[in-house]
Amino acid sequence: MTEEKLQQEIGKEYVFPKKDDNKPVTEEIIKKLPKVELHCHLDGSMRVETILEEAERQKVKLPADNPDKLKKMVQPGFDCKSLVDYLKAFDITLSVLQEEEALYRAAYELIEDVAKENVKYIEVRYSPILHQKKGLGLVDILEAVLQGLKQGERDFGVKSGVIICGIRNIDPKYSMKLAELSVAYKNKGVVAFDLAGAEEDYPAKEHREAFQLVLKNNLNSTTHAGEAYGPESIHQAIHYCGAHRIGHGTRLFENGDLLNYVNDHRIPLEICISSNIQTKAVKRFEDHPVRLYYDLGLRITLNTDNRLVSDTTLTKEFMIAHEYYGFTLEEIKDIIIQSFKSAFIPYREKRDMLRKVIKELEKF
Ligand SMILES: O=c1[nH]cnc2c1ncn2[C@@H]1O[C@H](CO)[C@@H](O)[C@H]1O
Ligand SMILES: [Zn+2]
Repeated sequence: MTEEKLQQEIGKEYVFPKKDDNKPVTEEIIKKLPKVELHCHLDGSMRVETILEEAERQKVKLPADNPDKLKKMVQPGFDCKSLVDYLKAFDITLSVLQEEEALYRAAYELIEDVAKENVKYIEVRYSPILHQKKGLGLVDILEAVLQGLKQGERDFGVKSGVIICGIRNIDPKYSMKLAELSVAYKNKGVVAFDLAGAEEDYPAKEHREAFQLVLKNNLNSTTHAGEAYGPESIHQAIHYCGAHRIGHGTRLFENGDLLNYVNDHRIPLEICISSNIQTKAVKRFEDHPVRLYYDLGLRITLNTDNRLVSDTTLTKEFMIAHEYYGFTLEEIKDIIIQSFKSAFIPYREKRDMLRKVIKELEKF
């Protein structure tokens, strides 16, 4: 494709010509494709060995002292009953993420891990208020992660941005503090503000002041919604909080009118299939709406949510998309492009990155 043609395509929905839809899709191929990840929690994506080593170094007592046992405790798996049940795993990871050194290390190693599956750009999210148990300040907690990510970029060539999470089930005044921190770090490593945590009983609109601050300062936002609660939650995220993207959106299909709005406004959905089965946002893989969303033309992205807690990688998530929902290689490439388009990267920079990615994808 000529440069000129390429440029014309960027900014529009880019659909690859369906040249050969029967091309094989293997783990090896998926791993090699250039990819982007937009929904990945730092505190849910540590290496199990690192948790053990950090616990030893920091003299933190863990409920298990070997990798296999610990893995069972931080990976609720498919027997997990609910989002609240799933979130219990974070008590363990957070117990060793209360020092700058550990935060730096977790961020650095995450970049090393994603580089191995050719992720070119990742948005890493976490909530700095959950890392203050030993008295660290919010700025130190953020700086440690930013430094780890930067060193990761220097060593492994993966670009990244931080998304700061407010927590639904924590007093909204803390969301406000985190929103202020996000604004202070706009263009300095923070690319957006999010709302995570227990969804049922904790409506997003309680946190709307924080979102208003973010919006008025021209910063991006996303919100976990439609995961452990119905479309009303997505409605609040968009119309009360002004979310530019939706984390999960699994239950969006329950309201066709809202679904059309999301589609018409090209609001990206950060889909995390394995996590959704584990938290029981959907009961079985077969019931996941990802294929429906794609066929309806919604802008979808595929993500891990939590590499450790959900025991997954981006490669695995794409393989699931292929095996359960029949996504072909061309469709997978299309999702990768949609994901790049949905990234919180300044437009011109994103356009240049996208051009390179499209060229690389065309080789497969
Ligand atoms: O899928 C999810 N839904 C809602 N909240 C989540 C999910 N995964 C992780 N967290 C929450 O986000 C916090 C900051 O990273 C984590 O500590 C966890 O409580
Ligand atoms: Zn999440």
